[in-house]
Amino acid sequence: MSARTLAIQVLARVRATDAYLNVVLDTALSEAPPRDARDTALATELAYGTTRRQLALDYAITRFADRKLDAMEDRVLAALRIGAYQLFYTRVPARAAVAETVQALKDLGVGRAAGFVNAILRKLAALPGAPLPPEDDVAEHLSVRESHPKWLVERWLRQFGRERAEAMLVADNQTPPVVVRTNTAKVTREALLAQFREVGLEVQPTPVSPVGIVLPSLGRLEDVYGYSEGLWQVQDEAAQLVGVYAAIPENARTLDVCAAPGGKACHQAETHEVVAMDLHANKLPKIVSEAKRLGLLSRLRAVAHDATKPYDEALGEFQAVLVDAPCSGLGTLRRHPELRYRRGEADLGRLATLQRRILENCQEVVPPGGLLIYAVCTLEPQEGQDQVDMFLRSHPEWTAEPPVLSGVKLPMNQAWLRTLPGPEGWDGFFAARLRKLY
Ligand SMILES: C[S@@+](CC[C@H](N)C(=O)[O-])C[C@H]1O[C@@H](n2cnc3c(N)ncnc32)[C@H](O)[C@@H]1O
Repeated sequence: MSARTLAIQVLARVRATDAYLNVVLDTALSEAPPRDARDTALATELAYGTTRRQLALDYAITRFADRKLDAMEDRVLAALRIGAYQLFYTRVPARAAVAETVQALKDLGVGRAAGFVNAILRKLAALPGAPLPPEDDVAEHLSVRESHPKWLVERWLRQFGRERAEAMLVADNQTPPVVVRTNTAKVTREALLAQFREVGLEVQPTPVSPVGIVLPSLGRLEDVYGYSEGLWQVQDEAAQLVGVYAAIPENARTLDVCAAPGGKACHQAETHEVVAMDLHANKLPKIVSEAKRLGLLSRLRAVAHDATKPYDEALGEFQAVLVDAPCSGLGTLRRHPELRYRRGEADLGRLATLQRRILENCQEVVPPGGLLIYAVCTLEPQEGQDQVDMFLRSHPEWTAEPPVLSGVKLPMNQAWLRTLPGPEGWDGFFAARLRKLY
């Protein structure tokens, strides 16, 4: 199967099923792996790039299409977007971009739309670049130029000012680096860096996380040095910082109540006994297989549980609870580009209510003197800082207690850990470390 055929199928399936792009793409690549690694790379670039630029592409396509995009068949719209993406955002020669995209549509048995797609792509190819709305409406202009919904652009402009908001929008359209966390239960970061370099990989230590390593872009991660031996786990630097900021004391039994797919639970299990829970039982095998690969299974147990419901006392006492709450994910848009088109402002309120219920329920589990770490991968105050402020106002027995760490300078906003997408190159996270006083 050609890269374009595969990318069209993936985007059509994502649109039809509302599934995650990374999941659909990984499944498609493993079910029908292209013979040439370059096709895998091109299909990946087309699927991610087209999704990242979708709003700008639709703005251009709408100019020439005689029917509404919503009414188009999934594969036809996917082909139009993929074709337009190549024309505006890649170095693929225009003639090849048009001809090969139309051919891919024919190969998929949708030849009847070939003339329509060909005509629009040829008109787009004649433009000097992707069309944009005028700059006098800043939010509208940035919304199309950086392909984020206008409500989100307006929110970020209000919250962060133009310079930072623009940097965040631009960062969301970059391909993120592959970052891994050293499994310190097996190896130090220095030793792992040296081992990577010995096998010829150009790796760099992450600037802030003391356990992170940036890998060069590679093929299948399973084939990379140290994967089978469990020497590292894929985890963005900002997500690693949540574990560092948590600074859970040695020997504290830890409960991770929203644990799947298990990044933070495994991080803690390097040094603590962890019970890793998730609402969805079907997500537990992934946590367990990662813990097994990393050699951490003796310290980690996975259990299905709804974090809004009381906990079984038979689980024993926990001195620390990690609440990596379900959230809008708006800090991870470069990794999950489709989320920006699915989320609406109303979701923030709905998610904030769920997060509040989870927090209320989980604080009960913590004994006096214990810790609760609340984290979300979003920049929205409603889900982060406001949530925690409200919690502390209604719970005088809890207080904020940022960690005292030597040798690590965490990105903090008052007592809270906060990372923003931008030139620093990390995902957006908010985390609060709270201590129960009595
Ligand atoms: C942000 S993700 C957690 C990421 C994970 N901590 C990690 O580092 O890999 C949030 C998780 O919460 C789970 N979840 C959603 N609602 C839940 C609930 N009511 N109770 C427990 N888990 C829930 C989701 O299935 C999802 O896996």
